[in-house]
Amino acid sequence: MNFNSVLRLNGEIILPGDKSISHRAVMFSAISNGKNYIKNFLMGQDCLSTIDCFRKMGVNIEIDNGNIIVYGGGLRGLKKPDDVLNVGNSGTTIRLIMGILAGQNFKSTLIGDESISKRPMKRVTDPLKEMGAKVDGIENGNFTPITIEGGNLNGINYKMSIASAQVKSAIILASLFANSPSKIIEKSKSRNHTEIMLKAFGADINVDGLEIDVNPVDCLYPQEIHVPGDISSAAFFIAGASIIKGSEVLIKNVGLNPTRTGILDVLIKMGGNFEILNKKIICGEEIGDILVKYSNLNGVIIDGDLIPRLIDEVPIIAIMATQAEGQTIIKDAKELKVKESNRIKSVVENLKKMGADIQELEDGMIINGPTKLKGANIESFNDHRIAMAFSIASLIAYGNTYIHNFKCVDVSFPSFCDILKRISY
Ligand SMILES: O=C(O)C1=C[C@@H](OP(=O)(O)O)[C@@H](O)[C@H](O)C1
Ligand SMILES: C=C(OP(=O)(O)O)C(=O)O
Repeated sequence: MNFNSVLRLNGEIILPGDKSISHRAVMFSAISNGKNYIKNFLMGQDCLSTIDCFRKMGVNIEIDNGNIIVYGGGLRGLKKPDDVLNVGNSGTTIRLIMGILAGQNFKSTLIGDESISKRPMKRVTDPLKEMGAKVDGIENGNFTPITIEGGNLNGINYKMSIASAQVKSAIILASLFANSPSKIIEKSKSRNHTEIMLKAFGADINVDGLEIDVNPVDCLYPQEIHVPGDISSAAFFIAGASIIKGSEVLIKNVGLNPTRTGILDVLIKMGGNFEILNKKIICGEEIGDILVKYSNLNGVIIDGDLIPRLIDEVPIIAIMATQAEGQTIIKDAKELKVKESNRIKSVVENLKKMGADIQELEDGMIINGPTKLKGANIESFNDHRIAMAFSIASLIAYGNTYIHNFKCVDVSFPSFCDILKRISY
């Protein structure tokens, strides 16, 4: 798809539902005892993959105009699927579903697309094996196809070696089915939607700093869930408005859970111009409107505990950094190498093509700014975040930018282009 520079971004937008929360809403509803309503569900490919997997296990799910009804059959009410479960491009689906499958009395097989087949799963399959699940897969359960047979699980005392909400969530889910309590100790605080939502479903979970205690339960109670707008999708417009002169964008009803707002902390440090309006709490999650305006940015250091709070936003933050005065250093972000693409390489290669001053690090990148970007032939690497980040870069570049396989944005944000067009002048 072709992109060209714009004069400014201006207007008010409402974003589709948060991807992490949408996945969890379907999964927890599917193992609850009764009828669940999910409002503002994200109709992206990834979340539709989650729906498809649960339908294959006999769960009745009705889709009606962005709202979903899930008829849960109880913790152990899933049926052995006739076919393999295909998670498509979704890391969240495969990793979280393994936690649930570890508690079921049947054998099932998980596959995904080419990108999923390269993403490491041992981080989840190892602790699940320790709890008693039988897992098979390429390289000792590290890569798909993965076969999992659940059953009698023991509780686990698990100290995590990486900051990952997907790993944490899979262990929490398996712990619901265990015959003794579990304790999980995080390395660094990652997104906590699982803890918040499962508590609302009636799970016995206690969080104390980095420690999470989970007691097994007999059932989860059905819920009505309102999914907030996705801050990871908002990030593209936050960045766009911050770097395109004369811009002003109001983004309504965005999820502002503090485990997800690292990009806002970065923007404050960069000297960005934004304010949060209409703050409230819905279904245990903070939400609000974000009003962003153009401003002169400066370079910053982004590392340590901040990284898990903005992990999916690094590509778009790198684009902002090319327009900031001085040096931006992003480090401690090795996890970026095992996302939909190697996001360190994808960002560095593409930004070099656009003329940015950028250096690749083993665990991040260094960017010197500001530079005037030039249009280029961009490879999305079939990675939605790379495609969207570079479409924003193209809005400030001179000349035409072509982004290969832009369609991949459908996994998290199918209406991205429509919204972008509507606020572009
Ligand atoms: O739990 C989640 O919903 C997610 C956790 C993160 O992955 P990790 O847990 O691998 O860091 C993030 O990158 C992904 O987009 C969604
Ligand atoms: C990494 C991502 O998703 P997942 O791990 O679910 O594929 C993402 O959305 O940026």
